[in-house]
Amino acid sequence: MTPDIAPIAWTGDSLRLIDQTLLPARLEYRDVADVDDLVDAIKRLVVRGAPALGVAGALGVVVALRQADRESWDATTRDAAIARIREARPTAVNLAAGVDRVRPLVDEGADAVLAEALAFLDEDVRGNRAIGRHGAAWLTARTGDRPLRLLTHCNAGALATAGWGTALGVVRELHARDRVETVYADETRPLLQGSRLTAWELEQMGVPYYVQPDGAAAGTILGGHVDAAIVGADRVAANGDTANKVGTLAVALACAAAGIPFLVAAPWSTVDLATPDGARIPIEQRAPAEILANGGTPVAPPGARAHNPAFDVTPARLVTALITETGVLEPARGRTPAEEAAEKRERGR
Ligand SMILES: CSC[C@@H](O)[C@@H](O)C(=O)COP(=O)(O)O
Repeated sequence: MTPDIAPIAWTGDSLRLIDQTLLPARLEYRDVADVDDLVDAIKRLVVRGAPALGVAGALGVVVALRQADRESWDATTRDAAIARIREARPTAVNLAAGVDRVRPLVDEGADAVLAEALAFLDEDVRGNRAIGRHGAAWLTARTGDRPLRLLTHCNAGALATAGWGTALGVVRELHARDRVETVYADETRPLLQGSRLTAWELEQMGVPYYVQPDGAAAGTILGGHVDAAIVGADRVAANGDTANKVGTLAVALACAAAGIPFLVAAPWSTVDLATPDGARIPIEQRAPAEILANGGTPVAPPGARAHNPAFDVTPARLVTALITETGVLEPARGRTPAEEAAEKRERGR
């Protein structure tokens, strides 16, 4: 299946990424054929968003195997390179899961790994489309036919996945059904994934939107301007606690106070059944310069210390619905991913 915005592709020789650091000013692609380059691209958010990181991890193993061939690496050097890709960012479980999915094929060679990585990419796009349909149906069943006012935080669109998007995939599906009045896109400090990327995608889709400062979200929600918030996730723990871009927790708290749904849209590749709860999710701390300076100009006194977590954890009790490619769970009502997965195993038996 060919996605319309393809943030990640394989050219035949290298990994081709949309350079998300340049958007919205420029849509440029960057070809990555070397592990150092890939790790740098992941750390600098050239490629970002949990599902996109998963596919980049899987295709990154192909990059490592080809470089190992070119540079005659031994197995130890090759495995260390693969581990560096896997650990380039800690919070989105998809990155490690993408690497782990193809790792058993490493000894069969780069072509076998490539075939599996491309299957993973295709599954992600299909899964996102299913998430869009499930999310739209869930919301429609609760809100009737009127066009909705939605709020989102960070970017969980096509750019953050292999294509189509998770939270924005639901928005796309609703828009196709004429069911979106407007989207409030939180700008998402400090790296502005909301204003730079989500607004760019909404513009491409023709969805009416406002960019608002993160600090406006609670007032917009409690002021009665929003029917539901919908966000993506970097990791969903077994009990339904959900890590997503810092500021998501405040949105969820405001939704609870206003009595409106707070939805998380994420594929099962983002669910980490090995992590029992949110307290065990590793939260990435990023460089102080991201918040102490703006475009290189200091915005805090010299010597200011920075607390710059890239993510926060929303407790399951605040997650009204978790929209996955196989259906909708309601963690706030006690339905956890662990229970759902156990039942699926039981049914498959
Ligand atoms: C479908 S993407 C879901 C999340 O990965 C997204 O909301 C997010 O928090 C991304 O953070 P980022 O630091 O831009 O990688």
